[in-house]
Amino acid sequence: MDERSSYDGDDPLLELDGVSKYFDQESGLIAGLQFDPEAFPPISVDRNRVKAVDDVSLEIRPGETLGLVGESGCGKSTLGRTILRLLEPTDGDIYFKGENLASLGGEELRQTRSDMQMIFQDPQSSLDPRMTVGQIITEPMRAHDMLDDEGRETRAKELLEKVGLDARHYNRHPHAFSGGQRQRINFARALSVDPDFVVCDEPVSALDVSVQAQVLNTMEKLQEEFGLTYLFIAHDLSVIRHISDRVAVMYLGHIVELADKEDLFENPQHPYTRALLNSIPVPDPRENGARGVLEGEVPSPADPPSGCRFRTRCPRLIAPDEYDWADGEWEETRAFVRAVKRRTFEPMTAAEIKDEFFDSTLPSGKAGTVIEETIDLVATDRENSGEGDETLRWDAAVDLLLESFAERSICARERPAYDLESADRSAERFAACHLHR
Ligand SMILES: Nc1ncnc2c1ncn2[C@@H]1O[C@H](COP(=O)(O)OP(=O)(O)OP(=O)(O)O)[C@@H](O)[C@H]1O
Repeated sequence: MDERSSYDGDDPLLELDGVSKYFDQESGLIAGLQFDPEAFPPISVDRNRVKAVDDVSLEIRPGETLGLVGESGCGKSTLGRTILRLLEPTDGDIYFKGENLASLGGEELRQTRSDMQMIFQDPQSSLDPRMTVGQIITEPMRAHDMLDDEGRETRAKELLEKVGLDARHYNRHPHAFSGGQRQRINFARALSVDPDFVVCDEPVSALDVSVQAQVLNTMEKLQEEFGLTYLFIAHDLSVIRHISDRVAVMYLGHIVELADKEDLFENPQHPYTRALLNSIPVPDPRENGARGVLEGEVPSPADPPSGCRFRTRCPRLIAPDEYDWADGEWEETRAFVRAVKRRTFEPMTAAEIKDEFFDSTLPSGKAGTVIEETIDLVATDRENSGEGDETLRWDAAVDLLLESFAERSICARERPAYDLESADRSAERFAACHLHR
């Protein structure tokens, strides 16, 4: 049976079990054509599957706000939409009040749809300018056959007051309102059908900072009054910190850390979470907020790294076991690999490179041999230094370093998932990082 035990208010309101959402994308015409003489037909179009959400399991408890944070494109909105079944999951199960959503049909599905609502980022485009505020708020009630005309109007006016507007606004059009007020109208509309669960997708990011806190405070008040549970999606950590009880951190389709808010902000356990926290406040938007902590581009979700998704940017990549490392040698090697990969140093002789990265003494054994070979590819005083294309030599150096070190780390070989102890022992904590193995 798909149905779990009948819902008890102490159980999780929502459970995700291995939920994935992949998007099929046809790649460029010629490049995407695959030839395989064994297959029929022998020519096929290669479909890139964008793994926007990949094997996510988590619980959302009744009455809580679970913050979902991560850089743009990491899959937050896709996860929110998949939970509400605005998108069909590629894999996995979603249980709402103990019921598998996939097993619901007809009337049950209709009822559940009204129990789960969504607020979007842009309060401008989500409100039809031709409709009055009253029509906007009563429309979902009408769609769900709630109340009669008079009852709907009364409820809509009450809701306007609850969200911090005025019942007299009922006959106005949305253009007469500010961004913050429009988001309040959206709230009134979402609450009109008496939901238990609301996915809030960047609800305040389009608003002035001065208005954000007011709208967040109203959302908290409404949560209390209506017993709401929120999944609150945002990239802004100060907003997440304001509103969340627990926080899930997402990176390239995976949840990499989940903890109580205080635990997460005071004592982050995943290098990605640390990097995100170190990147606030953003001093200069042109620096991308990274301050050298979050180096490099996010890899493509169509071809994500094996093992830990963050490993290609991780400053704490774990030493591969197969080499013998003396104290400090792996740290030096890791810094050297990063510098070659990003080509961050000026042209130097082999001796200068050794001095700069290894204090003139390379690690002993196999690791030292690989590093020696790499240095010979990129140093200015290599034998036959005039020979060979420079770019190809650097590429060869990067390949050699990655295949000898990074790809052999446990971080590349196994997907990490560890339950940790929380400061408050009754709480659960999760970190997808092999540093906790
Ligand atoms: N309909 C779609 N078709 C193909 N790819 C998609 C689709 N929707 C999202 N994606 C891709 O899935 C990945 C996750 O996108 P998503 O919008 O969920 O991320 P996000 O974390 O919410 O980012 P943002 O805050 O920028 O919206 C991205 O690589 C995106 O390009």
